[in-house]
Amino acid sequence: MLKLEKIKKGFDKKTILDEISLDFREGEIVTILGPSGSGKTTILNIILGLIQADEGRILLRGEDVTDVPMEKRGFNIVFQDYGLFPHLNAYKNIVYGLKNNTGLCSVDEVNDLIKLLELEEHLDKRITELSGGQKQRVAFARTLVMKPQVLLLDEPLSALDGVIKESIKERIKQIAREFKLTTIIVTHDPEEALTLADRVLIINEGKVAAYATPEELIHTPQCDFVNQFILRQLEIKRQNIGQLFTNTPLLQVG
Ligand SMILES: Nc1ncnc2c1ncn2[C@@H]1O[C@H](COP(=O)(O)OP(=O)(O)OP(=O)(O)O)[C@@H](O)[C@H]1O
Repeated sequence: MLKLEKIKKGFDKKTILDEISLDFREGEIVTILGPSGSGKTTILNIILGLIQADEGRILLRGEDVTDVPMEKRGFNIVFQDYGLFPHLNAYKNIVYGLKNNTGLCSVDEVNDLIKLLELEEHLDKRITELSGGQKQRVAFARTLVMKPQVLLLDEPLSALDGVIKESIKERIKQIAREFKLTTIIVTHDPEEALTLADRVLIINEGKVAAYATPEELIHTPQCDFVNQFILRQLEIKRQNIGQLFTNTPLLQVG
């Protein structure tokens, strides 16, 4: 449903994205993984329309949206710091975008989203009174009431820990499924990328190093970089955790 064709982008004479071509299917979750500075956020910003590509085209359901301004593209992003308004309570943050778009989302639909994200008891709270996970869910709700055609998430889990992270991951999957919402997520964590995505996009040195399902990446790593960057990191993690279990059993069963 969304296509990037030969997208090129450079900053200060340095090429960041070098003729990248990609397709995103309706309702799928794609995670973008790559070393720091490889251009992950730049891809999101180009799709969003926040920055222009130097060359190439963006097609949405066959229509060229390369020159369509950000607010008319119908995409929406949840930034790393959530971008919530601290002077408004959670509910007012959620419905903020509807002020100038009355009728876009009915009261019932807003309430359903609030329920789905389990925010009922936090609606009157100020943003400063919310935990990281609650802020994240408010940011999701605020974005989803705008009924985006594509949902863009920049490191949505980086400020969250353990159990909350898992629960937000499940919600992202649920939302993508229920709303058939194409969701593109930037992350630097291979485990997160592989467990969230239908397909994982790996960017390195301005090029697509791999674009495949998590299973394909693990069972048939497509290049040396994927081996080194992802599989090695995961193997080290597995070994570290395995060692912990051998030395000190964490759970006493029976
Ligand atoms: N507006 C800008 N002006 C100049 N250089 C920029 C600009 N935005 C990004 N860059 C540069 O482009 C490169 C890619 O940045 P980008 O933020 O897309 O990387 P990233 O893969 O998301 O990195 P990280 O994982 O560290 O967040 C970096 O070298 C960055 O310094």
